[in-house]
Amino acid sequence: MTNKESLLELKNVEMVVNQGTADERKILRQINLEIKEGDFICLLGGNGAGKSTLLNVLAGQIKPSQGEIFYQGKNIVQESEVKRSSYIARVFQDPKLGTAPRMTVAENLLLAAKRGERRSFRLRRLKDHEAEFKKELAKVNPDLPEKMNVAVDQLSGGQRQALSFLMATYKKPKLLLLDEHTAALDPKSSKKLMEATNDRIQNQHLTAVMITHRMEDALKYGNRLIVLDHGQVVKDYQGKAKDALTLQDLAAFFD
Ligand SMILES: Nc1ncnc2c1ncn2[C@@H]1O[C@H](COP(=O)(O)OP(=O)(O)OP(=O)(O)O)[C@@H](O)[C@H]1O
Repeated sequence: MTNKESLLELKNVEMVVNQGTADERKILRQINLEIKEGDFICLLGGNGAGKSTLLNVLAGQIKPSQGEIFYQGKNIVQESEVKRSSYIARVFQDPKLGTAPRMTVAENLLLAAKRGERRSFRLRRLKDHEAEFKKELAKVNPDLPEKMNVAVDQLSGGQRQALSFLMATYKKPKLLLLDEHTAALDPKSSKKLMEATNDRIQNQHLTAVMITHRMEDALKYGNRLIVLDHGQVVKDYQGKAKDALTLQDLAAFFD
């Protein structure tokens, strides 16, 4: 195996809520984690283990109470969520987040394609992108290419979530955060999106952290599986150790 470059490093990250009150609680404890370029990490843990909080800390949505976060060696712990959004993309569980409902599929994609560019976009440029958009849409959901001119609020949950995913990855982010992005979909749509997700992560060589409650998905996808419990990383399986895991091994964490 080649030595992969370190992309993001968390050092002694802790998160305390309701500090100084009777309700004070530590919801992240001593998180020391190195995410390497090309890692596809499945993050598993029971309800309230701290998975979403960890993603919020990575995205800059919340600042940790303690600890440091290094991105390519630079300490970004004070960097805003907006600034981090130029290199960290996120897809949420709720299909309503991540897309503009009144705009068409193509207009939404144009926003994603122009993300980070200073010049304001003009809609007539849509034509220049049509062929490319169709091709990319087909990769994440076979129904989407023919819905280019349909408003996003007319799409099914599965179609909308596939679009959110495509938008998040359109301009290859350095880090992709998936917050149970298939959990709100029916089993068939969920499976289809999970397969499309894996294909895109592999083909684009993305670095990703995916929260999932589906143990089967955590076993099947990714090169690394991290188990969080009471705000702590209790397991970090990589490579062959991950490949050797079984459902029984994982179920033991949720007894
Ligand atoms: N701002 C906050 N104030 C108080 N408690 C919080 C806050 N944010 C999160 N918590 C608590 O911290 C714990 C961890 O929450 P978090 O949402 O990160 O867990 P999770 O692993 O993502 O859970 P789930 O699988 O249920 O989504 C939970 O008990 C939650 O209630």
